[in-house]
Amino acid sequence: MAARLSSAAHYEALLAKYDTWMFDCDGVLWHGDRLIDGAIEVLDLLRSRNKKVLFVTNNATKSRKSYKGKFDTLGVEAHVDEIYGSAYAAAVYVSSVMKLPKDKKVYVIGMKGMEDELRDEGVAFLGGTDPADSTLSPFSLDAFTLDPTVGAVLCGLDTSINYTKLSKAFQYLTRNTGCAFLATNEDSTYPAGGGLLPGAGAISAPLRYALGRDPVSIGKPASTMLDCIKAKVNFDPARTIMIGDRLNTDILFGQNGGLATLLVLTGITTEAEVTGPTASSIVPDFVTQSIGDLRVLGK
Ligand SMILES: O=C(O)[C@H](O)[C@H](O)COP(=O)(O)O
Ligand SMILES: [Mg+2]
Repeated sequence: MAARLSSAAHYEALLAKYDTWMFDCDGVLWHGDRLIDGAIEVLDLLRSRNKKVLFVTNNATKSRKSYKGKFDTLGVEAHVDEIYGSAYAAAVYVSSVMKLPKDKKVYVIGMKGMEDELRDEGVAFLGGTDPADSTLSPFSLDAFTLDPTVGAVLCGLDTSINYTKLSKAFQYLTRNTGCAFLATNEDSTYPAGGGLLPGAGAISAPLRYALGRDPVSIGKPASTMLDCIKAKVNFDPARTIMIGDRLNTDILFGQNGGLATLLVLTGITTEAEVTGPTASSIVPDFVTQSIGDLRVLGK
């Protein structure tokens, strides 16, 4: 049963127990470019209490560096080495886990953030934001030339998805022997400013259906992201808490990594998924309405 937090004493006890605070972003800190009320004050308060703050997002549209730009624009203190996104985790996975040979390329369904992270990891790629792929013209197999050096297809949130990109990815995954099918993450939806939008999982779904095969998913809840963080940051999992809005990614990620978990209800998960007859089998350690609730500690 999750412990419901509501008082300053509850939050004070959390600060005493945990030194490292890992924050999901969409639905916890913001909706699109709209900050959650109180998020800045709480992050500042945690830093004033000498807590280690990390940002762990499945959103692959931005690189760590461009996320730093978003934090700066929103007035949130953040440092690049505190930011871990699924684009970064995917680039590290391709280069250091699957060790894609240097003469091989990745076909990307995704945005600039994914391309920037692959480039920073020295991974060759095609597709992505290439204007030749961003077309609504019918896809012609006769006009398509298969690149035999494509050894993996990496699919992430792509707000310019189209039939050409899906068709090219399908060709590589069915005609290039051993071509790996990778997804940055599989979130079905995400909370944007003003409502829900289809997430990365909805972008890779057509390929999953057409291929009859699931991708290797690299973002939360998989351990790859935590492995990337461990490679850069020294922290004690027993004194670390993961704060998230989605049960099957953020909370499961925390549980898989031996972290404590705090669910907030400002994003995807509803009260009905936490309590009552339709409650999920994924049960966080703690629940609070919003990360802004911790402002009481600064009073
Ligand atoms: O890919 C998506 O669906 C979204 O980018 C993802 O859900 C948002 O990531 P979060 O910061 O909530 O992990
Ligand atoms: Mg989220």
